[in-house]
Amino acid sequence: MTPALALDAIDKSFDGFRALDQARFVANAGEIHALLGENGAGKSTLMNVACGLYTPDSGTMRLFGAPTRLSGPRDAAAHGIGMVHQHFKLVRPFSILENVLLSRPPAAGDGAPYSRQARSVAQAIAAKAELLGAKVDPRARVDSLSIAEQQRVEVIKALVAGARILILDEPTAVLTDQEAERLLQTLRRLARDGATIVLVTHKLADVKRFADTVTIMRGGKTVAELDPSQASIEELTRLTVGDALPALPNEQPHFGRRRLEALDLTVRRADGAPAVDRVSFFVRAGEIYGLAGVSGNGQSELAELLMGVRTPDSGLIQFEDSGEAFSAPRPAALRSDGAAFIPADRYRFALAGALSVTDNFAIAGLRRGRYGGWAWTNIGRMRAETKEAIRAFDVQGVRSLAQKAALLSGGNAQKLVIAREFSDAPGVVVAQSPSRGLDARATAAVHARLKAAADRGAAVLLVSDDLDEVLKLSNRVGVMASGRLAAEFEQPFDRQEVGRAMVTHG
Ligand SMILES: Nc1ncnc2c1ncn2[C@@H]1O[C@H](COP(=O)(O)OP(=O)(O)OP(=O)(O)O)[C@@H](O)[C@H]1O
Repeated sequence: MTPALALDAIDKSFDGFRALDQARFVANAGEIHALLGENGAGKSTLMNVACGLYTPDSGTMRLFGAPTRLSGPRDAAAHGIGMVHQHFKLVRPFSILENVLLSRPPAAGDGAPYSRQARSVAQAIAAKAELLGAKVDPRARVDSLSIAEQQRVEVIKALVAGARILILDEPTAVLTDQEAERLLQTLRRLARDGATIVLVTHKLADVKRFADTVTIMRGGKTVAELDPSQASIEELTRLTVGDALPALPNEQPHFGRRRLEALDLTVRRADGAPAVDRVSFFVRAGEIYGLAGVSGNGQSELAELLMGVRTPDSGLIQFEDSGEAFSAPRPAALRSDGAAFIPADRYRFALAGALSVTDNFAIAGLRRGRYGGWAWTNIGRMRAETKEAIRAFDVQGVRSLAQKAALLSGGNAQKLVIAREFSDAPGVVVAQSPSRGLDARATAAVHARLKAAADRGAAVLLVSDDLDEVLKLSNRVGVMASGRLAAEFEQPFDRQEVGRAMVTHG
């Protein structure tokens, strides 16, 4: 069979750094093809070549047997290649319809009046949404949508543009079990209808269940291509990140005083409906409190309130160390009270992409005067501590400390945020989907850090779309549904029962 997509001997370097080294990737029509590899292995770079974002330095690309050189993403779309990136390419203040209209390759009927084009595209959106088992209002603004809903818009956008080869970069990382299951089943259906689905992922269970073939990359090279049904999860892990993952500390938890408390918090969406509806809970010293829920039920807004990037309409947030309750906490004030924040959207809230790795790491310490004051800054110390943190947290792909943070791979950018946030033994940690986009080794390391922080006496709030992560780490679990704290659970958790609370109260 002629492969739908064949990339061969692809090289790509950035400023002398070889991100792809003779990489190879071959996917057939009608299959789900997973692409695995540790953080920084080159997966996104290779797929960026496939979707026309990067021009390879050398190597060949064939589409359905025909040698192809793509001039850019529009050209890729015209060739039937669609990509859903980790970081969505949506214009946030625009509606879904406007985003789809903007991204469409030129089509017959483009000379028609705008209203007629808009109507036909709105119909196409509805049809593709139905295919994905969802209802979508084409006039909804993207910035009113949850991350999962935005991802759906990206998939719809690619399908409306006529994608026959659909590349998804870690699509299930932001979804709950049920949503992920539905997406993967849908992708399987699309594959059965003849599409080629490329799934870049760190979720080995998804690879085992849904992929027909898996390609594994390491250090810019393709190191294996196999049938995942012929390999165990352990073998796939070993091929991807090697042996011996960091273990979770096994200390018995000791709970102390309440260090973080939410009191009757409410925040409204633009349309006036409450996104967070009178939510109260507390987290004690030494405790990991997990917040689970189907995405779009207020967890993101709640996490943003606690991180001070959103202001509540009513209610208070109490950080025990400060002794005062904030009605509108400012991130800087919370930080000076020893809070650490790991937001889900690291590029929006946690990193300044245009600044260097050192600046991004040292900014928290700079504010606290750790590196001196305005008159004199101990740059040597900043650099030395950044270097040490990069080593300790295994942030890979840093060629120089002056390198821009935006150039790190997704997983390594997250490791840099975590290194910074844990650099000062925080008393309160608010972490939202902290292992999103991390490979198995880095995920195990982050879990160990969160547990160690709690063992040290920190109050840890873990907001996560990944129910397994919540159940594995938490001492107590709250379930958010329709903006309310619908249920709370104590250990030992019953996964089914928690899962039921997530859907029945919604
Ligand atoms: N535009 C760029 N400029 C400089 N370096 C880059 C650029 N894009 C990627 N890199 C580097 O290339 C390497 C591979 O990155 P890539 O994003 O492809 O990895 P990945 O396998 O997708 O990782 P992750 O699982 O963390 O998303 C990394 O070291 C990254 O820093």
